[in-house]
Amino acid sequence: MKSTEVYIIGGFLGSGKTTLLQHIIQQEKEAGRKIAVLLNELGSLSIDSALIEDQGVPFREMFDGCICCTISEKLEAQLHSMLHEYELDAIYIETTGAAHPVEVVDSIMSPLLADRLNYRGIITVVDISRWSERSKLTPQIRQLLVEQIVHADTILLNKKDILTESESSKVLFEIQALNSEALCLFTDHSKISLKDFQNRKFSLKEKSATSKHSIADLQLQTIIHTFKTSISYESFEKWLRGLPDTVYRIKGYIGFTHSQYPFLFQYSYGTPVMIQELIKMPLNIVIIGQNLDKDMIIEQLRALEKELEIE
Ligand SMILES: Nc1nc2c(ncn2[C@@H]2O[C@H](COP(=O)(O)OP(=O)(O)OP(=O)(O)O)[C@@H](O)[C@H]2O)c(=O)[nH]1
Repeated sequence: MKSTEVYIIGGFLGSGKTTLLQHIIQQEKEAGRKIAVLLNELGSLSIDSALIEDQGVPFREMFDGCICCTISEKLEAQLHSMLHEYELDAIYIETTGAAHPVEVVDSIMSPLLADRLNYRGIITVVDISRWSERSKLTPQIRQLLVEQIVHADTILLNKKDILTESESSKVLFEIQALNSEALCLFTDHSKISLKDFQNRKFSLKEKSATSKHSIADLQLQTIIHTFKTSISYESFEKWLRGLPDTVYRIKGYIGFTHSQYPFLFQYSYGTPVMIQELIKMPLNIVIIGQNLDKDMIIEQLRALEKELEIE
């Protein structure tokens, strides 16, 4: 029986993992290989799935927990069912931004799957602008960023467009000091070539998690809101500007009054990006951060909707 390559894609919230996955899927399709994708989301809702679904490869989603801890046993079952259903060359697992990669490796190293899977390493995507300002993050998040780097086989130093050359060189130096074995590549929108990581050699034996991580330790919260109506773009922007620094990530679909169809809204480390959709989408957004006042945020979002009802 042929064995299926497995790659783990890790990296903090908003670093560029889904963007990378989109490039990978495209290149794998061009190479004529059959692949599947497994997505893990912290909350009970996936925005990324729509982005991956469009690419027409088999994919599964695992919600409401992190495959490296709270729902690790479900990962084994999902992998099992994918291998049963499809004849695959490779499976890519996109972890939540809060996952500890080594514990994900532990989860896939199941005796039941050992002869079917060919584990091929961890690709960690680092948002280099976030890394260079890591002193603003809590010690737990900083530790997670370090662990994601230390255990990687390939490291993408992503968002190179945001930093100057000398700032980028400093980041490279710091990251190589943490992991001199990994291949480090500067990337713009996670653009790499498949052969960069597929030809890598790596060793599983050297890896061991230095600390047991759990989502609870990181105290990351997810807030989900479904808009009932379109909202004003100006009011939304104003709300965004007032958000605390501890909002790490927002993604979702938002309907604005100036447009018939919603926008895919992405916000990572203070930078918002919007892409116009061409069809109706469910108006859900997911907000991920620390020390957030959930009730207040939901109230503020509802107020954005009501504002237009009153007018
Ligand atoms: N400026 C800039 N933005 C980028 C780059 N790569 C990705 N982004 C943007 O960063 C945001 C987050 O990218 P994603 O690929 O969704 O990140 P992710 O790691 O999958 O996010 P989570 O699933 O929330 O953990 C999106 O708005 C991307 O368009 C880059 O190289 N430069």
